[in-house]
Amino acid sequence: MPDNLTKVNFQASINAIKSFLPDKLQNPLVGIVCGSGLSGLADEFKDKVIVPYEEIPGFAKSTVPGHRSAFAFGLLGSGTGVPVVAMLGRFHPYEGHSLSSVVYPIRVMARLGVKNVIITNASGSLNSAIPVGTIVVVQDHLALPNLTGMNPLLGPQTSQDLPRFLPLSDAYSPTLRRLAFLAAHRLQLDDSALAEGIYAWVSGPTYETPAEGRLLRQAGADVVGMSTVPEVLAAREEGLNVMVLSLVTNFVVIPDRYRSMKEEVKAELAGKKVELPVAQVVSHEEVLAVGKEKAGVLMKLVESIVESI
Ligand SMILES: O=P(O)(O)O[C@@H]1C[C@H](O)[C@@H](CO)O1
Ligand code: HPA
Repeated sequence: MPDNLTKVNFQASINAIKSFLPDKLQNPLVGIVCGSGLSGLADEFKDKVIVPYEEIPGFAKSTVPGHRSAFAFGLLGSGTGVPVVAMLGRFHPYEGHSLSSVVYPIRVMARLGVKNVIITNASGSLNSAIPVGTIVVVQDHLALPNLTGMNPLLGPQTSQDLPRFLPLSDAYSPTLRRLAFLAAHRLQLDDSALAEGIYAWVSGPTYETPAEGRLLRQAGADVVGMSTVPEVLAAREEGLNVMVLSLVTNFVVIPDRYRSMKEEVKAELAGKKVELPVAQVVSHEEVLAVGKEKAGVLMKLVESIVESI
């Protein structure tokens, strides 16, 4: 896909999408991005219509296990329901997609009428007070790639109507974050089910070394993941209200201290029996398993938030 997207691309994408949709689904108000293992968030949509990305000009294909490659349109919530659209699968820069391809679906959703976007992801916890299974309502982000030149808003502007210099001090909507905690209360979720924190974006696809995890923690991040921030930037540029819900799927391994191999060998030479350390490692399978286990709670939460927007 070309990096400089034009209005023609948008129109072609939108025409293709709309050709699948009945009138009542043509203008969704809320967009939902499903993170790793979280495509089940669309299971409750009424009158659901699936639009595969491969049918939409300008769209890439998601290659990550646990990510489908389609939009789901439908009505969510009680009564007639709110028209919504969910991305069943997203694009990550580590798959080889350009940053403009990664955020293209967000820009398309904005042009379909979406005003509020709920972005979900799977993340690793850097904070011992935020255990696996917690849903973190993101307050702010820390994006080293953005600060060092990997920013989806770099380059010619998608439209002259959009701001050139985008402020990010208000990126995570207080209105939507409030609705998340009120929804958790309505659903009688345990107090520990929902936490707040700062999301660090890394490019991946490698998980962090212990030293990198420690750096991010010391810099103030609570969770770390490989997505979301480019989408947040594009959504804010498009004028959307943004909420991010991050499901903690694993702890980032950060030992209090390193075992010294030099000391181990000295001990061995002195006749002591030495066992080499076996590092704990994280896997994408673990990430998907927690996503599967918690998708139901996240789905109820998203539904309740959408009803109250
Ligand atoms: O798309 P998300 O951010 O939910 O997926 C996370 C980050 C990586 O893509 C993957 C690593 O396990 O899960
Ligand atoms: N690090 C980065 N991204 C992730 C992690 C992690 O530990 N878990 C899920 N996505």
